[in-house]
Amino acid sequence: MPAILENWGLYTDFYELFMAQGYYFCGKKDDTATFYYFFRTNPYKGGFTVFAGLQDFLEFLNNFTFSNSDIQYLKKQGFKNEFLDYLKNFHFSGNIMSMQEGEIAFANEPVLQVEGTIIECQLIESLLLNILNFESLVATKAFRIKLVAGDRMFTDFGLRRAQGLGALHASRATIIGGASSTSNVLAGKLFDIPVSGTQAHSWIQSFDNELEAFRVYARAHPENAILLVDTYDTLKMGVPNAIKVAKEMESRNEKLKAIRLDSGDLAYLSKRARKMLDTAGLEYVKIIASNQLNEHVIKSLLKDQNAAIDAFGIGTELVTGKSDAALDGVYKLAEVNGQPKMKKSENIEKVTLPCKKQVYRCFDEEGFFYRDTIALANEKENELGLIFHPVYPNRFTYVKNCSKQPLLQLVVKNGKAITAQKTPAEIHQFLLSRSALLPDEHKRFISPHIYKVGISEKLMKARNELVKKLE
Ligand SMILES: Nc1ncnc2c1ncn2[C@@H]1O[C@H](COP(=O)(O)OP(=O)(O)OP(=O)(O)O)[C@@H](O)[C@H]1O
Ligand SMILES: O=P(O)(O)OC[C@H]1O[C@H](OP(=O)(O)OP(=O)(O)O)[C@H](O)[C@@H]1O
Ligand SMILES: O=C(O)c1cccnc1
Repeated sequence: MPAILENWGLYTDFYELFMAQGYYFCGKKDDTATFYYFFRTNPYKGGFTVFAGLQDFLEFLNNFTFSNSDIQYLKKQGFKNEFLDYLKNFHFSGNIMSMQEGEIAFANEPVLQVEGTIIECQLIESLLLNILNFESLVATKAFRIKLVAGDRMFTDFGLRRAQGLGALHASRATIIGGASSTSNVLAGKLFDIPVSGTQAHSWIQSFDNELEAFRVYARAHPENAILLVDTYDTLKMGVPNAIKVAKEMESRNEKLKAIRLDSGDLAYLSKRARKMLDTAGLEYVKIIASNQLNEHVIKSLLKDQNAAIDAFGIGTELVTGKSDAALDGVYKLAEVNGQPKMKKSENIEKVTLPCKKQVYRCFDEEGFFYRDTIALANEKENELGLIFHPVYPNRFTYVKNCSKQPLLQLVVKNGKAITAQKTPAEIHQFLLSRSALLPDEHKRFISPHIYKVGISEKLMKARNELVKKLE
C-alpha cells in the first residue's frame, strides 16, 4: 500500500527509540543482531495461520525514515543531537528472510527473520508486528470462511465495522484469505482488488414504496442490479417485488443479478425465495446473504441446513478477526554479533530460540505437509533427522527421509526489497496451492489435529548450552 505519510519512523513504540539511543551511546552502535518473528498460538483455536502482511510491511519499511519535523519532535522529547543526526539519515539497511506471503504457518516457528545493526532491527519491531499480526489474523479468518464457502463467493463488507484505518489492511487481508471483492473502495484502488456493492436499507426507505425503489435502482444499474429484499417483509413483499422488477428487466433484455437477504432465518428465507424465483423462471437470479456471518454460521447454513445461498457479504467478524482480538505474534532477539541469545522464562513455553535459523517444511510420501523443522541456518538439510518438541524434549519425531523445503527466503537484501510484487488475488492462489497440501485434519474447526513443529538436534544443543551458561 502506498504509505500515506512519507516518513513512518515515528510509527514505533517509544521504548524502541530509547533503546536505540542507548545502543548508540554505549558503544553498541555497530553491533549486529538477528531477531525473529513468530506467534505462539494459531488464532480462533484453529490448526494453522495464514501468514499475511509482508508486502505491506516492506512498503512501509521503505518509508521508515524521519522527516525534519519528526526530528524536531524527538528533540522536544529529549533525544540527543548526535543520535538525532543518525536518525536523520536512517534507512533500514539489513537483510530479511521470510516465508512467502500466503504461506500456511504454525505456532512457534520463525515466520520471518531480520538481520542488521541492533539499532535498526530494534527500531522496526513495532511496525513489523503491527502489520504482520493484524493482516495474518484477518487473512486466517477469511481463509476459514473460504474453507466452508467453497466456490461460493464472499465480499468484504467490513469497512464500517473495522478498527479505524486498519480497514485498509483488513480488506487486503480478506482477499488474500479468499474474499472475491471488497466494498472498501480505497482498498480496491490501493491494492488492485475488485470492488462491489449492493444497496442499503436507506435506499429503499427513501422511496414511497419498495417496488419503486427497486425499479429506479434497476434502471440506474441494469448491469449490476442486486435488490435488498428484507426492508419490510422478505417473503410477502421483498421477493415478489424483486420478481416483478426482474420480469420488467427481461422485457428490456436485462437481467436481475441477485437479491440480498440481510435478516431473519437465512436458511428458511433463502429456500423459500429460491422456490419463488425458480417458479417465476428466474433460476439465474442469485441469492446473497449477509448479517453477522462467520465461518460457523456459514458452515451450518450450507452443510446442515442446505440453504439456497449463492454468495455472502461479511463485515464485522471478518475484518475484526472476531472472536480473537489479536494475533499474539512476537519479535525476539536470537543473536548479537554472531553470539546466540535467548530469553529464559519461568513459563517454559515462553523460552525463546537462539541463533539464526531456517525452517524446513517436511513432506510425507504423498507430498502432504507432515512436520516443520526449525534448524540452525547453517545446518544441512540432509543432516536433519531427529526433531524435538520445542518445549518438551522427551517428545521427538523423525524427518530424515522426508523431502524438505526451506521456507525462509531472502526478501530484503541490504535494505532493498528483492521480491516481485503480487496482487492479493495472486497471493490467494499461492495460499490455495499450499492449503491443498495441508491434511484436512488440521483444517477442521473443532479440536484440529496439532501440526508438529520441532527443533533440530543441533538447535536443541545450542539452546541447552546457552541455558547452562545463563544459570
Ligand atoms: N438459519 C440460520 N442458522 C444459523 N444462524 C443464522 C441463521 N439465520 C440467521 N442466522 C444468524 O443469526 C443471527 C440473527 O440475528 P438477530 O437475532 O439479530 O436477527 P435479525 O434477523 O438480524 O433481526 P433484525 O430483524 O433485528 O435485523 C445472525 O448472526 C445471523 O447470521
Ligand atoms: O453484519 P456484518 O457482517 O457486519 O455485515 C455488514 C452489515 O452492514 C450493513 O448493515 P447496516 O445496518 O450497517 O446498513 P444497511 O442499512 O445498509 O443494512 C449490511 O447490510 C450488513 O448487514
Ligand atoms: O454493498 C453492500 O451491500 C454493503 C456494503 C457495506 C456494508 N454492507 C453492505
